[in-house]
Parts: sequence; C-alpha cells; structure tokens
Amino acid sequence: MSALRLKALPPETLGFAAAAAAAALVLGLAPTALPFAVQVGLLAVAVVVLGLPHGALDAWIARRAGLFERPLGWIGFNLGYVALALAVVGAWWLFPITALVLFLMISAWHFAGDWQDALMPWQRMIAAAALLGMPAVFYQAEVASIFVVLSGPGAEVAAEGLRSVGLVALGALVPVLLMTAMKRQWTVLIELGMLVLLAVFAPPLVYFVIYFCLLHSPRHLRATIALAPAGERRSLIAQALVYTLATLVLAALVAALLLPSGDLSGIALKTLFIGLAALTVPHMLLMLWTERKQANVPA
Ligand SMILES: CC1=C(/C=C/C(C)=C/C=C/C(C)=C/C=O)C(C)(C)CCC1
Ligand SMILES: [Fe+2]
Repeated sequence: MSALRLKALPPETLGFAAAAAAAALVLGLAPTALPFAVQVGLLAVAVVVLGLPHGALDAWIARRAGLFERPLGWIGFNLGYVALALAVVGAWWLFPITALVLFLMISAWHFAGDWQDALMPWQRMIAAAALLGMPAVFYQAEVASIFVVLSGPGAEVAAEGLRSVGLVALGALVPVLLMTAMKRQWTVLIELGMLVLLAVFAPPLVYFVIYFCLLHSPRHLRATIALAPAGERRSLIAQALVYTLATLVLAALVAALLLPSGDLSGIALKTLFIGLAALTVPHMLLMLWTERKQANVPA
C-alpha cells in the first residue's frame, strides 16, 4: 500500500478505529465511568448482535466446502457441532483452569487469522499474543477477577501468566509495528495501534467488545458474504439470523438455570465466555478444515 487513503481502508478497520478512538478519549477523560454490571450488559448485547452471527454462518461454510450435502448430513453437522461445544463445557466444569488456559491459546490462534493476509505467521503470533495479553498488563486486577468468576480462585495464576505473555508480546510488537509502518501497511498499523491505545484506556470487557464485535466478527462476516453468489446472500443472512436466535435462546436457558446459584453479572459473564469458548472449538476446527481443503485443491 502507498500513501494513506482512508477510503481504501476496509470498512471494519475504519469502524473499529473510530470506536476505539472515541472510547479511548471518553474513558481517558472520565476513567471512573462504567460500572462492571454495565460493562457485562454491553458485552452481552454486542456479542449477541454482532459477534454470534459470524459463527452462525458455519453450516453454510461447511456445506459450501463439501463437508455435507444431504439434509441428513446437515443434521449430523449440527449434532457434531453441539456435541463438541458440550464437550468443551464439560471440560471447563472438570478442569476449569486448564480449560481457560487452552481457551486463551486457541483464541490467540483464531484471532491471529484476522491478519492472515497482511502479516507473516510470526508477526501474527505476536499480534495475537499482545491482543489477548494487553488487558492483563494494563488491568491486571480486573482480568484476574474475571478469570476467577470464570474458573474459580486458582485462576488468578492464569491472569499473572497472561500478564507476562502480554509484556513480552508488547515488547515484540514494537518491531512489528515499525515493519508495517515501513511497508506502509496502513490497515494493520492502524488496527494494532488502536488496539494498544484501547488496551491502555478501556477496561478489559469494553476493550474486548470493541475488538470482537467491530473488527473480528465483521471481517469474518464480510469475507463469508463475499464468497456467496449474489442470489444466495438473502438465504445466507436468514440462516445467520436463525442460528443466532437459536444460540441466544439456548444461552438464555442456561443462564436462567444457573440464576439461583449466584449474581447476575457473574452468571452472564460465565454464560458468555464459556459459551464463546464452547462455540470457538467447533468454529475453529471448521476453519482449519476448510483452509486445509482449499490448500489441497490444485489451483
Ligand atoms: C475472558 C477475557 C478475555 C479473553 C477473551 C477471549 C479469549 C475470547 C475469545 C473469543 C473467541 C475465540 C471468539 C471466536 O470467534 C480477555 C480479552 C483476555 C480479557 C478480559 C476477559
Ligand atoms: Fe471467530
């Protein structure tokens, strides 16, 4: 890329950068705002409206990639997906801290894919480690208390570990940023730069919601919709809607079942993140499988 032209940037980069700048400014000026329950509420609404739809296209992606053809195959795909997700929930219940650590590692791998076209694998790894580690660097206590809600008191160690990873990754991010600046890769430079700014000024949940809902999810959605022939787009969006609503109903049911056992913010947080972890495993396996398949197809 040559000189910076805003119009040449992907729409999600612009939307994310604008939201991150606004959030950093407002929270930088009024650092005490946003009670925790409000942050959790914001996270819940945004994840359902903007985050879930990007996984809701998985059945369509799987069919298109040839994982199944007939209705029976579709049923099998859905059952397999749910079974994998349930297995993750079970693993979380049995080994909450190991599950959390694995979730963080899998997520780093998954989020690194956001820069697949722009960065080399080692640069992507650093970017993803910084992405997840920075909240623990700048808001150690908040991240530790979220981890304790998700995985019990021992999870403070995971927050400390993540902080160390974040510190190293932040240091390693400097040369990556310099390289992208030298190569005039404005899109990545703006995205990573704004992530750092956001991590400094926004509490972890606000930081995550702005990244996940305004950068990660829209990027994946846009790429998938671009793959669909024009005539199929309506049915694609309808499918995303149905899957999102079905997931929402399930999540609400789980949250309602858990309700007698604790406080509302804690239950919402658990349902959201353990739910995200559960969905990420089949979602990522599918992405890996389709990528492999594409790589095997002779050009
Ligand atoms: C819980 C938590 C974090 C990690 C969230 C992760 C790891 C989410 C992964 C979601 C995925 C993989 C979605 C798939 O599309 C942060 C941001 C470190 C800090 C705040 C608390
Ligand atoms: Fe994703």
